[in-house]
Amino acid sequence: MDKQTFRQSLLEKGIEVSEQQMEQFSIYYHTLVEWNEKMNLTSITDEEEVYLKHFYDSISAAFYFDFQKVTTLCDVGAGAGFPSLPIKIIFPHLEVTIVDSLNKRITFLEHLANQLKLDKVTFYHDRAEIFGRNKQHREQYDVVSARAVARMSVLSELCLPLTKVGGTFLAMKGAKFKEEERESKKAVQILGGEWKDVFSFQLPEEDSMRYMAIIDKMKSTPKAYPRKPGTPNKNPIV
Ligand SMILES: C[S@@+](CC[C@H](N)C(=O)[O-])C[C@H]1O[C@@H](n2cnc3c(N)ncnc32)[C@H](O)[C@@H]1O
Repeated sequence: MDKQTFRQSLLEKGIEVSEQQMEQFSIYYHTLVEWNEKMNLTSITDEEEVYLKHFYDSISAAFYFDFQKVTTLCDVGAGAGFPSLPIKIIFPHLEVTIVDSLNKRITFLEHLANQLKLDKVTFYHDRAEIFGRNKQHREQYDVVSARAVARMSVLSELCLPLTKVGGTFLAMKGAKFKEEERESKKAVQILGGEWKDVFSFQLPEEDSMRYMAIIDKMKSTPKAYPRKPGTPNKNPIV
């Protein structure tokens, strides 16, 4: 997807991207590929692919969820900043928190945020299992997002403890989602969530299906969750 198609396709979805925001995406792209030579941030480096599979795909969350109505967003396992930083560029009012267990990615994100002149962004090097037990973060966020981090039952245990009651957990998933959805019903319910919607879509120029699951946080997460690092993955709630 070239830059003009990126801008035009978002406009068709009701999202206007200013010159200044276009410049931020350009800086994001160049910083990503420059740092990717020193550390493993992404396997996608072709400019048109980055605009489609990282920038446009991240922003596609806003086709199904109104970010204007919320203030705080926590992105679990954001890696090189996806999906939260493209969303932050489009919705600058958001207060974005990223937690990732890989410190070198946090170093990259701090540098990137400076380059992009982003305010109200905070990065933590931590495991989501520990972060979700920390009183300063537990059940504090209007929205918790994650893309390509873990299968749905595991992801629910990482994300729902951080979501405030009345808030929303947004899971951006790939082609295997339908299977994951079935085996995560119990986890979502135990952790205090309730399925609201699942949207399926394809990126322009792409065949494979993408899914966006929207889960409402209805009740407080029981104190036992999240369990210690690694346990959600080894022994998922099923
Ligand atoms: C495959 S990458 C996806 C990155 C990004 N969300 C994207 O869509 O491009 C998964 C990221 O999740 C992080 N991660 C995995 N398990 C985690 C955990 N338990 N707590 C925090 N971060 C985690 C990894 O360090 C990695 O950066």
